[in-house]
Amino acid sequence: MSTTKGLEGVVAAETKISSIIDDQLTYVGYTIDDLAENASFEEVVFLLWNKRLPNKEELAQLEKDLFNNMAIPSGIIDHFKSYEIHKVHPMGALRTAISLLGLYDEEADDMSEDANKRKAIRLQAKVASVVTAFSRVRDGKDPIQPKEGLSYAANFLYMLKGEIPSELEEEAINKALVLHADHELNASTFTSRVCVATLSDMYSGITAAISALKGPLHGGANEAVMNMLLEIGDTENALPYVKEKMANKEKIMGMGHRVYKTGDPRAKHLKKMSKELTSLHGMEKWYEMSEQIEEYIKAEKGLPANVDFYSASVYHCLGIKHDLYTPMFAMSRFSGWIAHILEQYENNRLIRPRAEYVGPEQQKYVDINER
Ligand SMILES: CC(=O)SCCNC(=O)CCNC(=O)[C@H](O)C(C)(C)COP(=O)(O)OP(=O)(O)OC[C@H]1O[C@@H](n2cnc3c(N)ncnc32)[C@H](O)[C@@H]1OP(=O)(O)O
Ligand SMILES: O=C([O-])CC(=O)C(=O)O
Repeated sequence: MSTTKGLEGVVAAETKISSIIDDQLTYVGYTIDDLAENASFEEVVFLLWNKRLPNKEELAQLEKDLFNNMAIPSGIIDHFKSYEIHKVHPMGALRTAISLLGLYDEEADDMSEDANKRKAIRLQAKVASVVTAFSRVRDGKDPIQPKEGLSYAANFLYMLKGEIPSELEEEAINKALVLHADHELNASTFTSRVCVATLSDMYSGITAAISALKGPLHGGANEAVMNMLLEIGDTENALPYVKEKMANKEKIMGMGHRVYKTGDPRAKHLKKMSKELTSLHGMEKWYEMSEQIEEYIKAEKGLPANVDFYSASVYHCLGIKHDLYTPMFAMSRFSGWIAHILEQYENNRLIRPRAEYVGPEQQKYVDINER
């Protein structure tokens, strides 16, 4: 038996949802550039779940279904109030809230195709309410109900802040949602597929995926990038900081990728947005620092900035609390996880690889009194 550390380069599934070929990302054959410039998040959700773009009626129906399913049980809010909310990470809270939500869903264990489609809508709709309700309860405020007629992106900001966002704010969130929606067999998506390949239910698959996304080598990197920028503080400190980290063999968050070698095609869209928003808000230093770090790491190590790198300064300009960055990633990635879960169910086989045993052999049991 031979092993590939971290399964690098191993092709573990077939998918019709997204692909990364020669550092180009496509969703169902549409380039991420095309979608980021033109599509609403709702269109992308439809695309990932149905493998085609919706017509006007289909899109309107999906928007309506999402809006109608955004309300969350009061038990979720009571649960947020039942522990020391300031001491927990929102990703931990999201993981538990989604698992809890499954207990309120009478169809949670109904594995029929129709029930799974209904749960898909419910999960995608409710995640925005769960993330925003958590944030508001933590701030000592009441959760806000979604507003009819607003897009998913706008409703997220509305439920978070209680104000209808500007066009630019809505566009920034919509673009971020489109860019984060799916990414082939990344760690959290793989986790969700492994989970549901046992024929476990969709809530379990999504809860498992949230758990995998939480780590700083994956989705947790966006928050870590902002923490790094805050630690650096000013543009002139950026290069000395990064050089010291590199000398100590520490990783620079938001840089590097398992698959992309020349560049993450999503990063340029977030970089452009970061430049625009930081300049609009007089926060240029966050962009300047980021660019200096990106250029240095690219030149020194040949590593590209990934999707998490510039999203940090974008969300900072929108006044979003730093520990909500990864839940926002999850909110978008729900669409991809759900698409992969449905695809796994369609043609399922248990995922069960092998491990090469490298431990001691031929051991003899020794009585506990003699150890
Ligand atoms: C949405 C996403 O999940 S995107 C990824 C988000 N994660 C991050 O931004 C965290 C920082 N980046 C990393 O840790 C890595 O680049 C990963 C986890 C994304 C990919 O890692 P892998 O493909 O396993 O690469 P691995 O960790 O083995 O690193 C290979 C080499 O590049 C170096 N390297 C990789 N990433 C970085 C980094 N961010 N900063 C400095 N060096 C790095 C490693 O130190 C290693 O160097 P060496 O060969 O001299 O020892
Ligand atoms: O694909 C990966 O390994 C990580 C990533 O960029 C993502 O999930 O968006």
